[in-house]
Amino acid sequence: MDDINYSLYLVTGRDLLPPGKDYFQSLEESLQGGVSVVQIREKKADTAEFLDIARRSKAVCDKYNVPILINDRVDVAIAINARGVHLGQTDMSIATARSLLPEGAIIGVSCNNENHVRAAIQDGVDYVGIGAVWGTQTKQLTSPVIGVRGVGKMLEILDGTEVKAVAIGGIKTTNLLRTLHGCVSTTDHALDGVAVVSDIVASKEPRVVAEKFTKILEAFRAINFGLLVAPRSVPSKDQILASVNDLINTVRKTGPLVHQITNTVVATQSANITLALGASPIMATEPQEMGDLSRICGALLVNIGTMRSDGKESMTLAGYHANMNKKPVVFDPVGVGASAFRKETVKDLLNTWQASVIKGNAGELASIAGSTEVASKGVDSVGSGFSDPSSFVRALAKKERCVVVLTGPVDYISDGVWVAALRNGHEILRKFTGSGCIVGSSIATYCAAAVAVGRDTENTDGRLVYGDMFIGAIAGVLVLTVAAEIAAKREDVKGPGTFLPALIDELWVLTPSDVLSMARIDIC
Ligand SMILES: Nc1ncnc2c1ncn2[C@@H]1O[C@H](COP(=O)(O)OP(=O)(O)OP(=O)(O)O)[C@@H](O)[C@H]1O
Ligand SMILES: Cc1ncsc1CCO
Repeated sequence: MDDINYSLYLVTGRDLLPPGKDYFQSLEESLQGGVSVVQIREKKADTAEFLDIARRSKAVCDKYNVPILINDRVDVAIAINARGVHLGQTDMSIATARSLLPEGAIIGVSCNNENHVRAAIQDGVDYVGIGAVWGTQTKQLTSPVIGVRGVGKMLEILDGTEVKAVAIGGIKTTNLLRTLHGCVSTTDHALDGVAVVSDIVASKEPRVVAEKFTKILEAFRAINFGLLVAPRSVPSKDQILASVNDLINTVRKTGPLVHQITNTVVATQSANITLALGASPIMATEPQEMGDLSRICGALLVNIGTMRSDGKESMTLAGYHANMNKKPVVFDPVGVGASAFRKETVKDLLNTWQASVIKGNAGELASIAGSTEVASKGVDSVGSGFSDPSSFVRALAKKERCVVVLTGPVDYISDGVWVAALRNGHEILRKFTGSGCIVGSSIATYCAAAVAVGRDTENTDGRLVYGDMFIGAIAGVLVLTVAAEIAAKREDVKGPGTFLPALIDELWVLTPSDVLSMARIDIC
């Protein structure tokens, strides 16, 4: 019977201990902090030393009733009566290990790709160690980093089996919540635990670090473990509009600071749009100030429209701090399909931090989803869009574990369960540059307001962001497209040149009742 609690799986590493810290003392403290299973990993020790370390480690673990697994060496596991072994892809075969080990022994295997997981199931393993999730210095990487976003597909393969899963590779208290949130399949299969090495072993206070891990793991499980959003019954149009009304008033009342890292084409108009909504923009890009800004801003917008490789650090840091501070991250992957550089950058960014909202036109979102149904020309989408935009946007939201906004003649917004189709807007929005980018600024503004509303009402310890990002995104699109309709009808608007200032003015005077009375919204 596999009764192991895989939640906090410690992999030992004596060479990582801080100067002066005794290995057994460190192990005991980590157990006191909540480590629930220990793997003894000794890559350099000879057999006698390995046996001695393993035997004495087991005595410590026995005190806390925590099972011990041995890396690679089946003979050592048998000799010390360990609970089982952990094998790499190039170690002894599972079948041979099974034949040597006593009945009921646990066997786990490292998996770097989906085929490894399928083979592990066939071989009858008890658990898989999926990694590397993050880059790591503790192990010479023999295969590429999978990234948080690659784990879900591997977990889905485990559906319907008893095989448990832990993620491994660079997991720290600082990225744990992001790891747990991101490592869930579209079938809601979540991790059974996380394997940690250096963050605990290299610490002078392993008990304190292990306690932090334990607390975050418990908080994540206490909310909707594995689920993307808190379950809600079908949201009515009236409920949504009432919440949009609240967000518009909250922005006017609180004037949230919206940090925007955006492209050089639209920076000024984005800042002016943000001001017209009643919020404050700050368009900062220096990596050093990302932490400070994250603490004081209401939301972050990351738009890659004109990004250069030297801009990646600030985008990476800004999103990281936003996750740490539970602030919304609105991501606009402008022109992502246009070049390999953009594709790689977007992949890296989305593997580092969790976006709260991803907004794009059909071509951009097709590229992120790996779909060939819609093509792009530079920053523009080509053709008539997806044959079933609702299903597309719902599936992408589920996969990316965030709200997704698909812009176009009709805007589709999904939280992975529900889809709102918004039919406001005007064709003239296609006739000047950066209309999609200002939609991003507007969404970030109302997501900031959603934080202010959600903070008072939600238990958020296990979440990456406060507030209802679905409503924030709907408000952002609605306000902008309703104001665009009003501006486009003005007599002084002769074309795109006169439209943009008119739009800014109409946003400035727009009332919640204008939005509510003109909103054309369907929920499916
Ligand atoms: N034909 C249309 N009718 C009404 N509204 C439209 C139409 N096309 C686009 N819009 C509106 O324009 C806004 C921007 O959407 P669009 O898909 O054009 O963005 P985009 O391609 O990313 O723009 P850009 O690259 O210029 O920033 C959306 O809010 C959408 O509602
Ligand atoms: C035209 C253009 N090029 C890079 S960003 C941008 C603004 C619209 O997305």
